[in-house]
Amino acid sequence: MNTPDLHPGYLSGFGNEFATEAVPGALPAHRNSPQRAPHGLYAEQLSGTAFTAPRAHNRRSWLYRIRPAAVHQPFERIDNGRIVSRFDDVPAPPNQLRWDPLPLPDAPTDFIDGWVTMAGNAGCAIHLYAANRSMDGRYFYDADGELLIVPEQGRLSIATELGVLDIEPQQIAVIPRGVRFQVTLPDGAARGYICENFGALLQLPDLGPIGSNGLANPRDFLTPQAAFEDREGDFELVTKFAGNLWRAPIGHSPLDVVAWHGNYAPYKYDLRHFNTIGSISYDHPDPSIFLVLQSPSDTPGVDTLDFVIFPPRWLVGEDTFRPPWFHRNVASEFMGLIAGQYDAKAEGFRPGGASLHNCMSGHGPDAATFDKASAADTSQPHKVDATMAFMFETRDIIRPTAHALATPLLQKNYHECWSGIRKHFKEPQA
Ligand SMILES: O=C(O)Cc1cc(O)ccc1O
Ligand SMILES: [Fe+2]
Repeated sequence: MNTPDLHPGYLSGFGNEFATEAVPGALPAHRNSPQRAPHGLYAEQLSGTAFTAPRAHNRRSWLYRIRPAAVHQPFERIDNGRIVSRFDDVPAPPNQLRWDPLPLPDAPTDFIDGWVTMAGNAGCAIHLYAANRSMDGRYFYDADGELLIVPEQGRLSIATELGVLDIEPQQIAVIPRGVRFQVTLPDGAARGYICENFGALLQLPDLGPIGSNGLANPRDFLTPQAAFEDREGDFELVTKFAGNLWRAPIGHSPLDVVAWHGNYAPYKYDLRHFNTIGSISYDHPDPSIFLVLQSPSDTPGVDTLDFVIFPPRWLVGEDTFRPPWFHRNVASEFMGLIAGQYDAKAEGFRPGGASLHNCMSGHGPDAATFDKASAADTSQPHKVDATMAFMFETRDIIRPTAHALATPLLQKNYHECWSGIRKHFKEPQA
């Protein structure tokens, strides 16, 4: 009996040892680097961790390609556009910050031209993107970090060296450091968020007392099967290297990997598959319960970067203030909205927009949300529906760029969402 192919074109599982060939016989059996690789291909290793990283963390893949990655002209600096890599140009303010969505561009702008750096620190850079044309004759790789791409509007078709990832809003893609790719826009325009992770590779969190299932399940992560282009022409290879953009002429498509095997590969994940877990008694739990992927630091329990989502879910807590509570955290929180409304904010936080609440900056539900949730009937379950918000949460302060602090998209009156919070306290009379 044939098993139906659940995910045509993809291999399922997180961090698996995959093996895939677009042409039968292109993968050498039982060895990586035979004297002559099959079909006249070149064997090339791509490592994503130190050679000696412990086996559980060691990531590398073997690529069998038409030409080695070394074949291109020298790189020359090009304009960095709106990409920023230093985060010490302007002092980071302790204010709560919120931005309106980035408008789609008028001028022709491809996925790489469309990056706007909003903030960052030693562990990551946070960019928005807004693009209106496909990358044409142009390929890109990021030598500085792994890219977590979170679309808010428009599908992306990401052709990588290791195969093609097609994603839409509510799905994410992760492109490993160094992997070359080209993005086309099936809907003509696209907008979203990118977190460039400089730290340890993103991984699934331990589940502790949750048990062996739940949150993002490994089988829902999809890695593309091998697919290649055998194309020659006057193309360019662009890289982000040590914070700057460089370009090299290249006479062929670098997406020429006919077969590969290994565990260092791009993947996608549909956030709607997240197995959301929450309180079924009382009190709103810490948002660590919504963790999708983490980049751990050298300190146990403290992550350089967390990717957290706020998906649709039932709220059932009795005698409970159900939305996020008022709080100040040691971690810093950059949030985005992919769809709908976020349950801590009645208005002002729009799909495509962003907010930043840094270390120890007080924040939480706005006045309207507080009033509504304080009066709600908590004997009845309530579905938070048709929504998808997310958070890039980091150990270090998230420093906004000069552009992020100067852009008219910054909402000057954001703090006023709390100014309607009234004093209710009355000391009981003796
Ligand atoms: O600030 C936010 O809205 C994010 C957040 C959500 C939550 O449920 C608890 C804490 C927290 O920082
Ligand atoms: Fe918060």
